[in-house]
Amino acid sequence: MTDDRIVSPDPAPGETYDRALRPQTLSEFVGQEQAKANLKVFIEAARGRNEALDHVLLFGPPGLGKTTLAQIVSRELGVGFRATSGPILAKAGDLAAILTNLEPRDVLFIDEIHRLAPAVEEILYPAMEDHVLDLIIGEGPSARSVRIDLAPFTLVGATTRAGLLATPLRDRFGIPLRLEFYTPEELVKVIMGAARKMGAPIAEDGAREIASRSRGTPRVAGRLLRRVRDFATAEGATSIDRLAAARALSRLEIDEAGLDANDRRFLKALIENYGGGPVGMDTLAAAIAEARDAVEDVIEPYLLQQGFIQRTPRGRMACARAYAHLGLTEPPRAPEQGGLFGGK
Ligand SMILES: Nc1ncnc2c1ncn2[C@@H]1O[C@H](COP(=O)(O)OP(=O)(O)OP(=O)(O)O)[C@@H](O)[C@H]1O
Ligand SMILES: [Mg+2]
Repeated sequence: MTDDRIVSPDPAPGETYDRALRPQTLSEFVGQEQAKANLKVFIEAARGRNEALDHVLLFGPPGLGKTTLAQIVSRELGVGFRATSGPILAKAGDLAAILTNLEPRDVLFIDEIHRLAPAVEEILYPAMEDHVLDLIIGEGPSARSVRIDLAPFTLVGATTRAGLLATPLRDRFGIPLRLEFYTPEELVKVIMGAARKMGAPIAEDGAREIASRSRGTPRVAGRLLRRVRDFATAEGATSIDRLAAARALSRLEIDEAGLDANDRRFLKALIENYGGGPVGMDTLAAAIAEARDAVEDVIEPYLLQQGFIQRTPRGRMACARAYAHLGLTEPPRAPEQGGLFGGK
């Protein structure tokens, strides 16, 4: 399953070190320069006016730091932090209970906000817009509606799928921020910082080796660092250098591009079963026996960003880099395909 992968950007159950390695301040948070620069301005303005910060929507692939950034926002604002998630909030009353307990200017973090139940989403709209709660009490003819005033608060929503948010919800976020994959240089900083916190001696070239195989994702980088350290300890190495890192990573079957067995399975299916595409995502996901959601959230974004595959109106297609990476020859494309979609 996708979640068991060592390069899965999703946290494994009980992966508590995530918390220990979390940067605490905006300046400690590596990368995402544009998002940070914007947040800094808005946070200072809100603080200066003693107002709640406008609602923030963080979106991007898993493991890039959405939860971390949400916590940093509350800390920089000097306000309380409450966290919940879309699937946990089953009934409108669940959200109402949280909202009525917020202190003025608190941050309420809702993870996986694209998975809110419609009834919950409905009470969120007036809460976000006018800081009021409209509740229906009772049923049938005796039902009546009550309106409760709420403290002004900041909603920080996180999602891997901004496209799945209803437009009225998306429109209520004054500060939408897209998180991007990290560059290898940024990941080196993340890894050096995490190694320092873990008390693991590491050489810069060791960090660089891990960074280049972390699929642009700090959570993956942190996890690989742990595993590499285990191998280095077992080998009796005093510090993690490039060779120790490379040896450990190849034993974990992560290749130089940071792809693991599942990524390669995906590319192979695309090329060998479907002639390189175009083929629909449902078909592809079924071919490798994975849930479509998992493939779209976890496998696809990095392959797209790295130019292994492309999305076309007719489905996913393998790019030249995918053939080269698997040591396969790219068949000549029919002119009509190459022409229409610029098939690289
Ligand atoms: N910019 C960063 N600098 C240093 N460490 C980071 C950074 N971003 C994330 N991390 C680390 O990566 C791990 C994952 O971050 P986080 O849990 O915030 O990701 P996320 O985007 O919320 O993921 P998900 O979508 O799965 O909820 C954490 O251990 C965190 O410490
Ligand atoms: Mg998270």
